Amino acid sequence: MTSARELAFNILQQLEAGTRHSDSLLHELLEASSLKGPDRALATALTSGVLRQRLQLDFIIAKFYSHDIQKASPAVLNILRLGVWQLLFLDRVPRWAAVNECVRLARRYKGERMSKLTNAVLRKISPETVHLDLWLKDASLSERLSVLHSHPEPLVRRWIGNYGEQRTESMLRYDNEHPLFGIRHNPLKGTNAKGAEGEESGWQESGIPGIRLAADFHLFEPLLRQGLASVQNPTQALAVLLLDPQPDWKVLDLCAAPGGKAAHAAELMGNRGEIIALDRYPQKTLRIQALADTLGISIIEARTGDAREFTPPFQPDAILVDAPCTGTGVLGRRAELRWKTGPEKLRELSGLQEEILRHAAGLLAEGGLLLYSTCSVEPEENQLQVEAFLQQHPAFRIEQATGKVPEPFCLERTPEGGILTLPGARPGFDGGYAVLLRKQGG
Ligand SMILES: C[S@@+](CC[C@H](N)C(=O)[O-])C[C@H]1O[C@@H](n2cnc3c(N)ncnc32)[C@H](O)[C@@H]1O
Repeated sequence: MTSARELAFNILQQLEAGTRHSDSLLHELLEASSLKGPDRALATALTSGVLRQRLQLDFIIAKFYSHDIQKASPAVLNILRLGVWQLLFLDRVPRWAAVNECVRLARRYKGERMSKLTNAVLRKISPETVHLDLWLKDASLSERLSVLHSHPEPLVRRWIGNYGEQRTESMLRYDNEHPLFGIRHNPLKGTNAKGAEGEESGWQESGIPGIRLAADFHLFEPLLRQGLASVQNPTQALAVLLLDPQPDWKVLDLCAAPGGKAAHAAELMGNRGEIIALDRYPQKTLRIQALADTLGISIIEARTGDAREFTPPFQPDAILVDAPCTGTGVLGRRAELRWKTGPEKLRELSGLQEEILRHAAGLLAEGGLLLYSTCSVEPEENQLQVEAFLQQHPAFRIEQATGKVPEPFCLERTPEGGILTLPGARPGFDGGYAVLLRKQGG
């Protein structure tokens, strides 16, 4: 029988190929295992803990590993990361259990020599022998924050440059906290947003009508199954509120899966009108339709296609471009994403965003609205993208948020007129950006 640690190890190993997401892999392997409650929770905590803290764990391991850590095999490194994470971040596991299980894993997957080496390294590591402050005393600010909060140093440096030291540190902290979940009440199926388990069980208001926050995802499950609510971070909801979609509109959502914003728009439209929800990937399109069906929404038609060339069968009143992006506003929720961002990815995605925006601009008639949003905090994907768009498309003007978005959030407007939310600026709010543009005559 596979233990929680072995399951986490298998996930970490499979992720090395870079083709899978940890969430879906974890779900798949947990479903196929016979692990029960606490062991499932341990496997989940181990996987996301190691994925998040990887950089700090490697920094610590390198101090105790007698060979070059760069040359260690991924299997050995992942076993050591699992061990060190338990020794330093998990109170409830006895030290001997963490070490012995990792030694056993090393023996099983890499042989006797590696199990001895794993034992030797792990026995030396404890909160008393790890001196991060001392080891980092000569490091630059970005290097120090990078190790302390386990984010890539170039990203930390970029954030310090864009947002200053204090805000950067709070964004880094937020990414390593247990994220709160947003739940959006579905007005099409009832009038009240109360949790199935009652008001006292850990809900809090988000500041956005109809959206609440909770630390425990399981509280949501009965509501989600019945379509009484759906998961949506309040930052994502802000974008849809900014659009303020009206009953009987024809809406085109060009990057729609898994369907959160399209469904929110349909709810605000009272399930009257038409929404084409497009995504490039057929399996993702299926998820949009499934969400719409669960929520009792009949005006969403999910389609598969490329946002750079799709033409809808109607003249849209509004187009949503919730663009594919680096996701640097949601690094706390998507554990391994922080290791996949970089200048090349940013360039590639900014180019794709520009192409999608250009195509969307051509599909709109005079008076039509274009909502552009991302879950990134990089200016190249947000403000700078919009400034460049406005230069190339002089018919477009920024629409003001006043009256559509709750007043406190209007204060977060950027100079060009978008709304930028930084991760953790408010409890439970991910990072993201939204701007509403209207096509005018001429
Ligand atoms: C940020 S997600 C959209 C989230 C969605 N709007 C929601 O609120 O649930 C971006 C989506 O764009 C899709 N995508 C990426 N490139 C695309 C393209 N060229 N055409 C259409 N969709 C694309 C991705 O598959 C992904 O589902």
